[in-house]
Amino acid sequence: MPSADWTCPTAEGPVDATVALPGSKSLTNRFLVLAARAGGVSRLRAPLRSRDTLLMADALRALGVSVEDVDEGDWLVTPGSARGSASIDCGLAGTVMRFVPPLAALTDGAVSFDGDEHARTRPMGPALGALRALGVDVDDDGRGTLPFTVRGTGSVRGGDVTLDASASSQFVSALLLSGAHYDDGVTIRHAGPPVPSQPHIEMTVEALRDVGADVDDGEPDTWRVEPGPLNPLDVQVEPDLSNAAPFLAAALVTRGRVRVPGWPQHTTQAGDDIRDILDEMGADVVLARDGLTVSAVDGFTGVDLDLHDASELTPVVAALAALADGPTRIRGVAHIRGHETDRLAALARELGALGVEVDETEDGLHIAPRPLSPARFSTYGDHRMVMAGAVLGLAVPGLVLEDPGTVAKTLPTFVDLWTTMLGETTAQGRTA
Ligand SMILES: O=C(O)C1=C[C@@H](OP(=O)(O)O)[C@@H](O)[C@H](O)C1
Ligand SMILES: C=C(OP(=O)(O)O)C(=O)O
Repeated sequence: MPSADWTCPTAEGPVDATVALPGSKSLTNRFLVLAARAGGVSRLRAPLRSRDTLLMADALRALGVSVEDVDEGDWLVTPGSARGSASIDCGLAGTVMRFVPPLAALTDGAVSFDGDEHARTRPMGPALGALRALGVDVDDDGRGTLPFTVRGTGSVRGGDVTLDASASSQFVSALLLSGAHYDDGVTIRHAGPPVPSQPHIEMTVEALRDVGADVDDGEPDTWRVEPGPLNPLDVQVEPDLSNAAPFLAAALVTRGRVRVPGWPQHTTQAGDDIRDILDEMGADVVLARDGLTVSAVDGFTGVDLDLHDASELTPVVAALAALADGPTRIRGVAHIRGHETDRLAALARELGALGVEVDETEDGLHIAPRPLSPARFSTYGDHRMVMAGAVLGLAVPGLVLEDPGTVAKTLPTFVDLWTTMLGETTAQGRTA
């Protein structure tokens, strides 16, 4: 059921806030999958608890893995393997619908997958084709989408597979995450237009190496995982840097300053690119030992950006661009039409309704800022559309956002964090 409309708050003045973000979705869900078949009990410290990660934990439980809540919000993961049939709800989570089938193929039984109505339109075909090529029996209705059933026999042959991962890097990450448990390991070759979101594949490779897997990614568009056991994990989950983006954007829109503690010095999170993007727009961006601080200097400019690697930043960057001092071009993100919604169409429609001049191109958006007037902002079940709408709402009094609760996909506490941040304005900016 959709949540009640939210009239987005405007800022009373320049924000001067510290915002502590919960853990990364992408890291949490990779660690869960790796822990599911590791050689002992794993501990995930400060994992993200959101719809996507709770669905992942439930998916693993359905496969016989124990995911236990322990003190301080950690998760203890004890490997296990169920026999017989199971059904998995993927919600709208790309990580669940892509990462779990290669793992489910190792169980002895039929595992059926389905999800939200819109999840049934997200691309899965190359992932299902690859599983079949590696010796897995998969039933679907031929459309290459959810729903489908993976009929596991307790082992997977594995070996070489060629697929087109231009629709999602998750097709590659998914096979890598389970490939060490296949008899022959797995060698994946990509054939097609460039793979998007490459840092997410690097994140997978790094996470695998950290648990002792032998991974070769030395050749472009080819990845190999040798068969072998994985060590249990004891990991601290980094804050989610893509979820930090709307808060950092608020520093620019309100001409203020936002700090995010715990920003990693080294990371494979694609969301780290927000630092360069905001710097290019004219912000003062300082990464120190204790975190990241973004301060507005004097307005902010439009930019020309290829977001192919960090495509999940597109909605928030587009919202910021609509409030900039000049036009912005975003390109390289054709594949985000297959994200939670067709994000290019959704952004063009919603920004346009507020008065922004937007051209939707085949692989991006051209955004020309114009005086804005309030409208109802639709969110299409997409957490990042909620974040984009909130950024616009800072500068458009009366913007009413539909279904803010959908943000729970990755950040259930978004509205609280947002209103708390807006309460922390500089004394100079306060009107009360
Ligand atoms: O592997 C991951 O955790 C993700 C990979 C990316 O997917 P695409 O390659 O489909 O863009 C990214 O956009 C998504 O938010 C998370
Ligand atoms: C594309 C995203 O999610 P998913 O993992 O569902 O693909 C996202 O979080 O922006």
